[in-house]
Amino acid sequence: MLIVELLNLLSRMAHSRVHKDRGELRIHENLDELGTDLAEYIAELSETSVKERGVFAIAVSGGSLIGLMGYLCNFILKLCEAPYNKTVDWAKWYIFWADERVVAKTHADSNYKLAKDGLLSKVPVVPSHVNSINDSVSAEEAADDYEFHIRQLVKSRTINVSDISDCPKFDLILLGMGPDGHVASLFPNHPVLDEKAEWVTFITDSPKPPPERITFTLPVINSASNVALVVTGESKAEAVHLAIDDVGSDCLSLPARLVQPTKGKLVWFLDKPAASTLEGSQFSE
Ligand SMILES: O=C1O[C@H](COP(=O)(O)O)[C@@H](O)[C@H](O)[C@H]1O
Repeated sequence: MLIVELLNLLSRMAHSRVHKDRGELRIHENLDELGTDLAEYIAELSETSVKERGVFAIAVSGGSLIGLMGYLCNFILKLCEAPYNKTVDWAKWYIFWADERVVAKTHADSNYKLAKDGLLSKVPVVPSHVNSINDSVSAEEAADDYEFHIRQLVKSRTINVSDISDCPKFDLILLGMGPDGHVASLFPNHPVLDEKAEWVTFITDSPKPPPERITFTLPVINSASNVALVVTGESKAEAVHLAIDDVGSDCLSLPARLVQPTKGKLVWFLDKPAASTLEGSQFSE
């Protein structure tokens, strides 16, 4: 094993815990450490998926996951520099959005624009592999179009298919979480949390602007091979506690708590402020 890989493994063992039913928790001292670990995690999944399937189908969300420029620059640099540059075959990446705001792609609120400015314009991803929504139609039509497009890519197995339903099985879905516990554009108490039939749905009443959005539904998120929840900052500590700890039945419908991959793996990437109110008793190192 290369020394760098050994050091990475030792550092991961130092901060990784497994919750009895809420997945693996990786708690980091700072954003730089978190960015390095996330970069390594993505690089490993990309390498495995390209070896097994010839492609890597990754869905990203927006918000601070992409917008934290310090973290993001670190993330990009780490993926582009040694040793990651050996394992990330950008030409095999197919990029999707777990949620998108229905605004023009040039609009500051566009999750596509965030990802393009911060990541996609800096790496050799194939432009035709970047699967963004149609921004010139209504939210409902955009959701329908996007689902249709994803269905074609499932048929050709560019996106894998779940072995227990007909849902797409993304190799990785990267999610952020809002202080209210929302993930993608699935907000607390919203009826779309109960959507079972559609893969991609829409809302026109988002409590966080802009109001019109499309979003992957929970069945799609929970069919992925890997789901990572990347959450930073003290403002999200209470929601992290409610999403992970045993807090009683009131919180069972918190969107982040409903992220429970059926056969896939869930990993939380947290910084110390976000993890500051977590209870410690349900973990093993
Ligand atoms: O509106 C959104 O919010 C969530 C969380 O954003 P954050 O800025 O609080 O990290 C984000 O994951 C989602 O993609 C986005 O549309």
